[in-house]
Amino acid sequence: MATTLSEAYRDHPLHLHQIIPLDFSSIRTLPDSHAWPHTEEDDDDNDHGAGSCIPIIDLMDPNAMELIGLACEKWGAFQLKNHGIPLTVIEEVEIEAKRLFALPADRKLKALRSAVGATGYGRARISPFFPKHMWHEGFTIVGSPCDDAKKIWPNDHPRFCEKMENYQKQMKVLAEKLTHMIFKILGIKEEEKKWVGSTKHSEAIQLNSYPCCPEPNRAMGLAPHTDTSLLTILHQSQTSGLQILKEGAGWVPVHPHPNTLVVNTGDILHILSNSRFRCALHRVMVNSARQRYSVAYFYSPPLDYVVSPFVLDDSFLPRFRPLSVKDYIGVKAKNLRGALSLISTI
Ligand SMILES: O=C(O)CCC(=O)C(=O)O
Ligand SMILES: [Fe+2]
Repeated sequence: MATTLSEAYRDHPLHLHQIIPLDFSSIRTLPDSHAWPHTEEDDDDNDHGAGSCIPIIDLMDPNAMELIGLACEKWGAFQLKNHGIPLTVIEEVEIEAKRLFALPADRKLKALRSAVGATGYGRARISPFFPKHMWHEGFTIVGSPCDDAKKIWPNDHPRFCEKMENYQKQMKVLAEKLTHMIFKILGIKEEEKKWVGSTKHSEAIQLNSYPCCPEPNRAMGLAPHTDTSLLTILHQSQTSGLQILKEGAGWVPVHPHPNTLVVNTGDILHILSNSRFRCALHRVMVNSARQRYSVAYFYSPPLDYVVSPFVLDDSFLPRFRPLSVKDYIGVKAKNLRGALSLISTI
């Protein structure tokens, strides 16, 4: 039985060609492998979405909990200010991400994620589900970042490790605070949330880089997906690109605001809330002028935790069958977009 995220991924190997990113620094024209078909739907969606935006919520607002509940129901996402994470902690992690992605390809490839691995440098995990490649490179941290960082910087890794570990610690505290608020909104009993605040949760950090692209309108930074997590806390560098799909409004841009983090609900919270909270389908567009960076922190229950909609009263009808976090990761590893339907009871 897998007890760590790394062990969960070990059961779902990828081919190496599905892992190695393009050497973007040497490319001047968009290769056919990275050219995505343009659909009219995209144009329509973008026109509609431009007028709306996800709510910005102040964590110090006395009504923050209620506002978070409404945002999760309507959007599955919100931007959070006064979140308590010192600006320097975020800035330092962005500096380290930039330092990493600026390295020559052969240095980054020293920490290439293995076919059965969860951590290291590589393409997005969702890549195998799409016929075209994404204009993206990533670095995944599960547990300590030091083993991978040492491969890249044999003598100069402590700074990277320290900043990432500090970020992870601070994000955990924020994620716990948000989870307590969200579980309160859902009316969840004490015994169901014992794991929150313990060391038993699952977590991962994903550093993302979207290099400048010669033909951004034909490329895709990160293809549409929902996160598998309970919730995700995202820092984006001051460059737009993230979009969230909103029914009736199309792809809505999530523009960066200073000192603000994006929070989105993942599949696990969607299941626990019996579909009351949306899980936001999101994607990332690229541009020709500025490289974009983001840092995602994924927070989930322990891998052996059985995910099942919280029963609220006798007439409650669960919309999903129970399964462990580890098993849900397995279902999703085979069916990116169909995982929720596969465990649906209706
Ligand atoms: O780069 C972004 O803004 C989003 C990243 C993301 O969706 C992910 O890492 O799952
Ligand atoms: Fe995501």
